[in-house]
Order: sequence, then structure tokens, then C-alpha cells
Amino acid sequence: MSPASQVNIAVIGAGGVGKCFLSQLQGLAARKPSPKLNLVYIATSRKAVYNDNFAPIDVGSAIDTLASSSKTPHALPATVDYLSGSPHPVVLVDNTSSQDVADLYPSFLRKGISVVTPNKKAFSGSYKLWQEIFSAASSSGAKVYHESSVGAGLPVISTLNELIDTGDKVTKIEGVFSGTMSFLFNSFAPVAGQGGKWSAEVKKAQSLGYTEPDPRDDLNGLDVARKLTILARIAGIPVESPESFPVQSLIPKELESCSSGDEFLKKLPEFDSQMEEVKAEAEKAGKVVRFVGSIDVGSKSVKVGLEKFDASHPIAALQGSDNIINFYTERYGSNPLIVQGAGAGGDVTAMGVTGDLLKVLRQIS
Ligand SMILES: NC(=O)C1=CN([C@@H]2O[C@H](COP(=O)(O)OP(=O)(O)OC[C@H]3O[C@@H](n4cnc5c(N)ncnc54)[C@H](OP(=O)(O)O)[C@@H]3O)[C@@H](O)[C@H]2O)C=CC1
Ligand SMILES: N[C@@H](CC=O)C(=O)O
Ligand code: NA
Repeated sequence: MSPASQVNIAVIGAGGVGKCFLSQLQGLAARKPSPKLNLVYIATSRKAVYNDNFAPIDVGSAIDTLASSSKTPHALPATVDYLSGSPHPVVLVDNTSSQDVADLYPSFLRKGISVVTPNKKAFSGSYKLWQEIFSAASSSGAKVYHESSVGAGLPVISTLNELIDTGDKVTKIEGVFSGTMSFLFNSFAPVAGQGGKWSAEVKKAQSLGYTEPDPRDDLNGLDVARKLTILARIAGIPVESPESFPVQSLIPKELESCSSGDEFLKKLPEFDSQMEEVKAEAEKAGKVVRFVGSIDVGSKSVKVGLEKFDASHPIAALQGSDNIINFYTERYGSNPLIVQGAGAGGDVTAMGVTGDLLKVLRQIS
């Protein structure tokens, strides 16, 4: 296959991460003239922008063009057919959290369309989907990267892959895997000082762009469970789903039946006392409480939930939305390889997506 001089980029999802990705794409296209990067399709649930014959869309004004567009998106299966008619190689950038988009990755990949995404749904859904994605990619040669699905732009997946590919044996992975949970506990139960109200901090995390589109997906532990499912599978444990191991939810029982995220957030202040009790119990033991996850590779066990830490522990001392991921391996012995830094937010997540796009471009152009 001769190297491509132009690559067409199709973007689905233009929210917090999608907007930052477009801005990074504009910078990338300016810094890196070859291959020429053409934005040819951009869609949200209700609107889309695309031109006849895949003529490029101006990246700098794409968000405004999308807002005023009267075009509706292609139905998802039809998007596969549409993009497979491209005269140049195509990279699909999925910036949604949609299971429906994720379910179509094998179809995109089979048609030679590479996929880069921060969406966790495909890689933490059924194990069958995981297998279909990687077998479609290996049979067509299309690429698939999802660095930002764990730890946003932090090099978590690339680090784990390199440990394994270079022959190290990973024995345990543990740490704080949620930017939202990190921010919540660092501000609600800080090592020093009073801390804010739980429900008010949840709203702040949402307005800072840390939460999932529905913040209940963070608070019920499922977002962390999805990340651990992804890492466990890469480490060779065929975890069936994020529901197949113990996950502690922080959703008050009384609010489990809320029909929307908005209703949940409105009622949450009535239940602040429940989290105050959790905090007070840790304080009584001279500790702080944090939301953590771990994978024990030897025993194939994965768990997610609250634990108490001494104030001097690195997990207790995290700041803002920081994640910390400790890789215990044979090579690193008792001092783990540690990856730490912001684990949520539009720009840092988009950085992982743009970095993945670069990995694809290096291989197809
Ligand atoms: N925010 C963060 O810090 C991080 C986010 N991620 C992941 O990045 C992804 C995006 O997150 P974020 O930008 O915060 O989410 P947002 O809710 O801000 O944006 C989601 C976008 O996806 C669009 N969308 C949703 N469903 C569909 C669909 N079926 N077809 C087309 N468009 C769709 C939405 O359009 P509409 O409004 O029309 O529905 C919206 O434009 C998620 O998978 C998230 O888990 C990963 C790491 C960190
Ligand atoms: N909601 C997630 C976003 C990144 O995956 C988090 O808070 O970590
Ligand atoms: Na990452």
C-alpha cells in the first residue's frame, strides 16, 4: 500500500472533548502539512456537516457551522457506507459516549476505516465486541487506538502495552482512575481543612467537564469499572463486563430510581449527610476516604470502591482531578511504575485522542 498524501477525518461528537479535539486538529493540520488532513464529516445526535464529494470542512469554524447546519446526521450504519466511499483513507474520531457508535467499530474497521476514541463503551462492553474489534482491525489493517479511555491523556494504555510487549510481567495495577472521583474526594474530604458539601462538589465536577454526560455513571462506580475492565483485558484477563466484579456505588439508595441526571442532581443535596458519615468514619480512624480500584493479575480479581488512607499516602495527597496509576511488575519489583496527572477535562482528554490520531497517521502515511 502506498503512503497516503491526504487523510479524511470524520468526527462524531462535539461536546467538551469534541470541541477541544477540533481545536487540536486545527493546530495539528497547521504544524504538519503532510499528510493533508481533511475534516470531511462532523456530527452530533441531531446535526451534521458534510459536503458532496468529501470536500473538506473548515476546521476553525466547524463548531459554528455545525450549530447553524440544517443537515441531520447519517444513520449510524449508513455512516459506515458513506465513509467507505471516501477517495482517501479515513480516520473516525468517536468523541461520544454512545454504545450505538461503539457497536459499529467492527463494521468501520472491516471497511478499512481506522478508529480513535476516548469512548470506553466498546472496550469495556461485552468481551465478544472486544474480540470483534481487534479481529476486524487485524484482518483489514485499519488501526484502533483508545488511550483516553483510561486516565484521559495520561499514557496509561500505551504504558501497559509496552510493559507487556517488552516481556515484563504485570502482577497488579491499582490507583485512582476517575478524575471526577478524585476531584470530589480531594475537595470534599481534603487532607487539611474543612471541605465542601458533597452535592455542591458533584455539580462543580460536572461544570468543569470532568463527569460523564450523566454524572451518575461516575458516582455509581461504573466509569472506574469500565476502565479496569479495559486494563484487565489488555493484561490478559478476559473480564466479561464491568458488572462481573464487585463495584461500590455512591448513589444513595433513595435516588436509584431517578429518571434523569437532572432529577438526580436536584435531589442529591437531601442526601449529603450519607457522605458526611463516610467522611467522619474515616476521620475517626485518623484517615481520609478515597475511591480506588485494583486488578490483581495472578488471582484475576478486580475491585472498585472506597478505601481509607493515611494523610501521608500518595493517594490521599492527590490534587484536583489527578489520577494515579501504579503498575506493579516483575521488572519494577516493589517500587511500582507510576503514572500521575489530570485524569479528566476536555483538553487533556483530547490530547490523548490527537496523540492516537498521530499514531494512526504515522502508520498509514
Ligand atoms: N470529559 C472527560 O474528562 C473525559 C471524557 N472521556 C470520554 O470522552 C467522551 C466524550 O465526553 P464529553 O465530551 O465530556 O461528553 P459530552 O456530553 O460533552 O459530549 C458528547 C457528544 O457526543 C454527541 N453524541 C452522543 N451520542 C451521539 C450519537 N449517538 N451520535 C452522534 N453524536 C452523539 C453529543 O451530541 P448531542 O449533544 O447532540 O447528544 C455530544 O456532542 C465520552 O465517551 C467520555 O467518557 C474520556 C476521558 C475523560
Ligand atoms: N468521567 C470520567 C472522565 C474520564 O474518563 C472521569 O471523571 O474520570
Ligand atoms: Na490515557
